Amino acid sequence: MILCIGNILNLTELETTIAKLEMAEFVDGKATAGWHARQVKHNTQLPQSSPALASVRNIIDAALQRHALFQMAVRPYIVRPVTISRYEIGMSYGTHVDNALMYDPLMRSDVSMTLFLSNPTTYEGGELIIESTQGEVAFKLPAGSAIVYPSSTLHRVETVTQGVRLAAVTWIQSLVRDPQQREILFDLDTARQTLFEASGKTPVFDLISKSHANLLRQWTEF
Ligand SMILES: O=C(O)CCC(=O)C(=O)O
Ligand SMILES: [Fe+2]
Repeated sequence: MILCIGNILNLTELETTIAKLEMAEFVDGKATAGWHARQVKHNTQLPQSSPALASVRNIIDAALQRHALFQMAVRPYIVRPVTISRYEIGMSYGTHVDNALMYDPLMRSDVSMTLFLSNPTTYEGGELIIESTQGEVAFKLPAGSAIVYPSSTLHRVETVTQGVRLAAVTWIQSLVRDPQQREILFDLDTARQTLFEASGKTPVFDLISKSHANLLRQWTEF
């Protein structure tokens, strides 16, 4: 399931984040790419040593933790601290698959996330393109919105031809490893919540809740 989630950051958080990043120094992003992705990665990133990194990470971590839709769709077990990337004119990230295993902390990447930080009218290009069996799909979301997609996909970032694209990216090990199972749980959860809002705690609501809870019991791993 590929899902776009609006308003991960509120306006104040977005403005604080952008203000910190505008003053920060970025370094070549190749250092943190796998050996094959390195060949196609042409961007810059906020280094570990950056004074801005910890506070920006705190803002984004807190926003992800409180966001009910993100929690429901992703079922996070481990969320990596975000990487902040900056693409200037001419920069891109060619087709690659994300590393399956990541270290410090050791985790499996199940879900990849891009949180768009720049207003899309301020830069040209820079779409995140995800390959699917239906073909390629391009995403360029409003600032503060995120896309979550299976880490198993091939994807790329188109060349930025005007302006600057700032984004936060991270990877999540989900409690539910299988994307199809995650989608079933997400649909059931959405259905039971809609039912609850419409008609309260009816016997039908209880039955769907029971199935949802029992599938969650069968499919979670940690
Ligand atoms: O910036 C993006 O939208 C995605 C970046 C990416 O694919 C990666 O860092 O592995
Ligand atoms: Fe990637």
